[in-house]
Amino acid sequence: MAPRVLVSDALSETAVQIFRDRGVEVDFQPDLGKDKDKLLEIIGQYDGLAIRSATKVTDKVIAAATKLKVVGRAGIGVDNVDIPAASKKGVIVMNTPFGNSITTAEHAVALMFAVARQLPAADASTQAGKWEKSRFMGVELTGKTLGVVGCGNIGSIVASRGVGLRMRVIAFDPFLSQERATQLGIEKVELDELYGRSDFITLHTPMTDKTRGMINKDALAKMKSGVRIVNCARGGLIVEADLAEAIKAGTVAGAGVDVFETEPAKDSPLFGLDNVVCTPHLGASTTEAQENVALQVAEQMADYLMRGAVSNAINMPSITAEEAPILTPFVKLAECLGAFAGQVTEEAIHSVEILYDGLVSQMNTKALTSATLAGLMKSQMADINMVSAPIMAKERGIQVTEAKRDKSGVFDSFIKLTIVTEKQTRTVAGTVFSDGKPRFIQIKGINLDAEIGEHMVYTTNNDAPGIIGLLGTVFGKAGVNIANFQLGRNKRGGDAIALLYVDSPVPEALLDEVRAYKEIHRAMPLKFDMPSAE
Ligand SMILES: NC(=O)C1=CN([C@@H]2O[C@H](COP(=O)(O)OP(=O)(O)OC[C@H]3O[C@@H](n4cnc5c(N)ncnc54)[C@H](O)[C@@H]3O)[C@@H](O)[C@H]2O)C=CC1
Ligand SMILES: O=C(O)C(=O)COP(=O)(O)O
Repeated sequence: MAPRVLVSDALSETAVQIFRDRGVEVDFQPDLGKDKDKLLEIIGQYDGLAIRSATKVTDKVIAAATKLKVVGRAGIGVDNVDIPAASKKGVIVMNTPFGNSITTAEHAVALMFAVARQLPAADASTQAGKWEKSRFMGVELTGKTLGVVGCGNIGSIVASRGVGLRMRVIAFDPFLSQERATQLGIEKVELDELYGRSDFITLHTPMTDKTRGMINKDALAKMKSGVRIVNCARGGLIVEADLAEAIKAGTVAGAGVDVFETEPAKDSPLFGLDNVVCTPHLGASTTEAQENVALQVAEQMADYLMRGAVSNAINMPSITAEEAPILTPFVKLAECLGAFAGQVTEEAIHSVEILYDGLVSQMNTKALTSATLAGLMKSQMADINMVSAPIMAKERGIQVTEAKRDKSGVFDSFIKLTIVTEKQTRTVAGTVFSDGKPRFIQIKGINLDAEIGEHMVYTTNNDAPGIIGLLGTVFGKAGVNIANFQLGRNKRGGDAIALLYVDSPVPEALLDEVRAYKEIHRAMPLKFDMPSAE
């Protein structure tokens, strides 16, 4: 059945066409994002949700979205999506990080001009027949200092436009390198210096816990008197009441505000103040930007839903459409290796090392590591997935390392997982054969070649005669069919293991019978997320 996508905000219809062309069923309801209850009611029917900023993807929406696999943001900011809730549920959240950046930067520049020359007020007055030429005295931008807070994609474009306007551009961004600043022809400064020197300040940081309310009373007090502030990023960066006070006091000469603490903004302390220019979150609203983001988000979402390719995801490593078919069997292998280790390990895991040997080391190991961790923690957390696993591992203090090596043995590729707990170090390795099926090739350092099935039994025992007979008899008596039986040992008479791939779940009583045999140390059932045996 074709996957179904709901478009719940006003995306360009280009997106609808692309979804259809790619075989995705699409439901275009551009005003639905504003109706929270309706969204909750119907979201359970969809595999994908395409949004802009009006739809709020809350934890409630995620909880109701029983089929949802992907949220696509046709734009940049994803602060309207509860990412932790989505990640926990395995919902990928993707955005279009560049499609509207030029347009938004241009809007910031437009607001800067509008504030410098009081264009909206002058327009209203002129159209009212007042001709108040002396009321609208402006300021020049040339030679003024422009302070850019957040010099990423949009901030850099604004900075370069500022340089083009012959402004002196300074920027604060913890991740801005000196080389990049030099390349842009701007000066990298600390935040307080930026506040103290700028005639115009323009905000371009994302909305995070660190940036929320950053332009407050204290920050405003550090600014040069007569500063003009532009915000085309997120309303929450500014404490509107504090900015309104500063404008009323005359210490801030004007503000260009595209985004608000609460949107849609029906009211704001900034409304009605002299030389405050407001727009209703229009930063990304040009024909060009909307075409770009709609096209890109629809392609990305369709690629994921139809081919398993992941790009521009906030909570998942990228997987290209080309690599998806090659990677998929290794993702399954990685998950099975993790699941094996997770099921046989009873103590808390301290660290995990994943060694990628041969061809697999050139694949997307980030995705494979996520799959390994998901498999590893599945026995304790049923709803863990590739998206949430790295976060959960971090939360539990599990140290994860990846190692890569050129082909070192007979296999073109293998993955070896090492788990360190308080009591022991455990290893398991596996590969994928040309049939695309994952196999265990080494457990506890003992070589074997075991196909992986949904139901398996793992035993550790002394290498002694009679084990095969015992297992065969006990399983046969209980009517549990053995599809595949693999044995291995480290040396004659030493430690041995057996892995049985069986056609049905194994009753505990049967395992007790096996455990009663003195040469058997351990017998445990294992379950893998594999198709049932035919
Ligand atoms: N008004 C509108 O319609 C639009 C608004 N936006 C907003 O613009 C924001 C920026 O977009 P991009 O430039 O594409 O993002 P970006 O990720 O390329 O750049 C953000 C920059 O902010 C920096 N940063 C983070 N925390 C900071 C802090 N505490 N102080 C200073 N810098 C900090 C980062 O290092 C990064 O370089 C988005 O997060 C979005 O909220 C984006 C598009 C349209
Ligand atoms: O891309 C962004 O971050 C924006 O803020 C654009 O918002 P919009 O899609 O116009 O609702």
